[in-house]
Amino acid sequence: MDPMILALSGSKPPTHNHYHHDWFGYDSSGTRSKRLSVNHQSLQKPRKERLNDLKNEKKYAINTSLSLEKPPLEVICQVRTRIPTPHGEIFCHLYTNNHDKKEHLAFVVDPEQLQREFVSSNDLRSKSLDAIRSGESELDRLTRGAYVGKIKRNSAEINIASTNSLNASPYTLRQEHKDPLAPLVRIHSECYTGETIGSQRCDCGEQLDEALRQMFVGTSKDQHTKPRGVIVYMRQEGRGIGLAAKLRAYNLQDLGHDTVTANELLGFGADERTYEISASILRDLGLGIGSSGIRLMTNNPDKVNALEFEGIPVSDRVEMIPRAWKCNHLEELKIKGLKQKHLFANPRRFSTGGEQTPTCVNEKGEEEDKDVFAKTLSTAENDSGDEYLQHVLRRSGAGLIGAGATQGEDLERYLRTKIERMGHLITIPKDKEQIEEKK
Ligand SMILES: Nc1nc2c(ncn2[C@@H]2O[C@H](COP(=O)(O)OP(=O)(O)OP(=O)(O)O)[C@@H](O)[C@H]2O)c(=O)[nH]1
Repeated sequence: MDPMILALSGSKPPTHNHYHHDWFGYDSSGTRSKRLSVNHQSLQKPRKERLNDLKNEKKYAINTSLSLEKPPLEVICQVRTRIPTPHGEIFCHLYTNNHDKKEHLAFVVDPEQLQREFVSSNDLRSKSLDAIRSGESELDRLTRGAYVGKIKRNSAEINIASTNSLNASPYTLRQEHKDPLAPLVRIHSECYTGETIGSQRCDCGEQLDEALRQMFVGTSKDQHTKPRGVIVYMRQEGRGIGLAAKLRAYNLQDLGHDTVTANELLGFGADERTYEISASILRDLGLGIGSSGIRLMTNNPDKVNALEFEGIPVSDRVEMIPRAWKCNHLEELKIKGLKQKHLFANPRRFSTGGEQTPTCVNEKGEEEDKDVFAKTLSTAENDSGDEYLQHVLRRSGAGLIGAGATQGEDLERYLRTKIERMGHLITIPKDKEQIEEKK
């Protein structure tokens, strides 16, 4: 017999190696007793119950449509902060809610707010953020972003000095004429692969960037009077099935199934998302009934219907055309070095400081004149080819925001399926109609 084991079995109290198991046990009143007699009592629930809990938790998180069992939905903006992006400054809002355990976000484009000392009735502001919370100081309000204008370096000192001077209405509200143009809104679902490493299996990263860009510069259809819009960023990875399942679906797609069938083979619907949380966030930002409505940036008819069902007035739909589809003449241009994937550059914008997204559409989203584009591009190449390429590749902003167009065979297939099987409302360009299927 191993002397070590002998020593252990004789020791008092005996060693135990079960994490979370209590050695001393409990008496009948439930108090922890230091009895020497051994009474193992696990503080964990039995494994079967724990697994059940896990399963229910997962179901709860994925299937938000089980709203019958849930309390009335409540969303609260916990914090708002200013974020400079390659397109301009935005406010990032973090929301919690009582239906799922996720922190959904809203990116608000309304830079006019940053310059003002008062709140305008047109401002895209969160009601739940601005509401006064009991016992909070002005520093608390500043820290969670419930301030007006832009915080300057000494704002904190000024506001600490007047701590507790809050009354029921901390801001001056100025009623102004309603903006004639409803704000642009995009309901965007998280896509870890598309937004971190620029996956070319989908158009998600590009869509996020394009939505932000158009909120600043306007769409091809509407003239913006000022940058304005909201991106509700929903943590509904993989159209609501989660990252692991989406990655499995990708493998099924490599076996030849399309995005819809792959979901179905895994036991999910083509799209598991619901929109009541997005709608509540929009209402919180003042875009519900009684507002001038929203212009929804999407090709997906389900999103329009779902938001209207939730009482958000959708006055218009703005289509999201993949950048590569706007730039198909680049193929003909055969430009040395620039014919790489996701390199569709607009030298005009590049030459104005590289602050805008490089595409071959102009600031209003219209396609550039082919010859003008070719000429400017060749001039740029002749002048400083390498430098030019470097600028296009290394833009301000480290992520995909501010990057170029995404393209590739997988993406073409994905977009095609969305149009043909999910009813998405864009037209496949003529030269893209034949997608060569790999044997
Ligand atoms: N299950 C699954 N999800 C995918 C796949 N490709 C992308 N996604 C997810 O789809 C979501 C992106 O959809 P969205 O861009 O919000 O919306 P959409 O329904 O495509 O419609 P648009 O508003 O027109 O873009 C993200 O959560 C991605 O992770 C795929 O092949 N399978």
